[in-house]
Amino acid sequence: MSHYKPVPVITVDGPSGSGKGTICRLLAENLNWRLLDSGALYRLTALAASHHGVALEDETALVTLAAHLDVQFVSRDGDVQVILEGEDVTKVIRKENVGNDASVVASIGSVRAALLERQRAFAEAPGLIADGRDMGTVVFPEAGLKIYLDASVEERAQRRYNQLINKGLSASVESILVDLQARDARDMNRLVAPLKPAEDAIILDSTQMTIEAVLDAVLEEARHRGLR
Ligand SMILES: Nc1ncnc2c1ncn2[C@@H]1O[C@H](COP(=O)(O)OP(=O)(O)OP(=O)(O)O)[C@@H](O)[C@H]1O
Ligand SMILES: Nc1ccn([C@H]2C[C@H](O)[C@@H](COP(=O)(O)O)O2)c(=O)n1
Repeated sequence: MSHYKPVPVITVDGPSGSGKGTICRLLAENLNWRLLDSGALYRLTALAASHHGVALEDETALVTLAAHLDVQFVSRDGDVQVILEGEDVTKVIRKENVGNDASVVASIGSVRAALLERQRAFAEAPGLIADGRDMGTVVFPEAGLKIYLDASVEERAQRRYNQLINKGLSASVESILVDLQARDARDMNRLVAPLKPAEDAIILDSTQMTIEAVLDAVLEEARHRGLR
């Protein structure tokens, strides 16, 4: 008799600024599971392209970079330090321009294919929280719980604005709104792995929900499904 027990996976997909990263970090901490920030892999590919002078139109070179990313994710005091080719890029990869470039890179199917196995390798005991755009539709279609975390674009722009201001960075809600709408359009309308809820996903509109309310809702559903 097989004693194989698949690693439990909870996927959280959704548009920029909906709160995926925040909720996924809290879920991973609460469940003591592993965390996959798949967006970071696209951001790192875009940053590596910039470091190596590779144009975002150069598909072949981008695929090579993605397939051979020299990256470490180091857990430190509850945070994750991101090391690219020996350099700490934890803050750099969160810049809006890197996010926009990542969205361009992410629209290339061969780049997505080059990152697929690396993402799936994160699924290790005791479990995985997977944050992204196609976690429930492409990377982990067998996940035990799929969440599609949404919020109005106005609310997401305000959240991103507050986030940047709290980091001491200058920002304008209007320009953030335009950027978010452009990234949403790219992510939702691309031919490969478009951003959309998986058919079996639970859609959470967090526009009027606190972080705690979203976290409680996901944990309750995970409990209901025997995932914890
Ligand atoms: N339900 C919520 N209510 C209010 N603020 C929230 C909520 N969820 C997240 N936030 C805040 O919104 C900001 C953006 O959240 P976060 O970075 O987790 O979004 P994201 O979906 O991961 O974005 P991206 O995909 O662009 O990385 C953060 O400052 C976070 O603290
Ligand atoms: N699974 C994923 C994760 C991310 N992307 C793209 C789309 C985003 O615009 C960009 C950065 O992601 P973020 O760090 O903001 O979550 O990367 C994707 O296509 N698929």
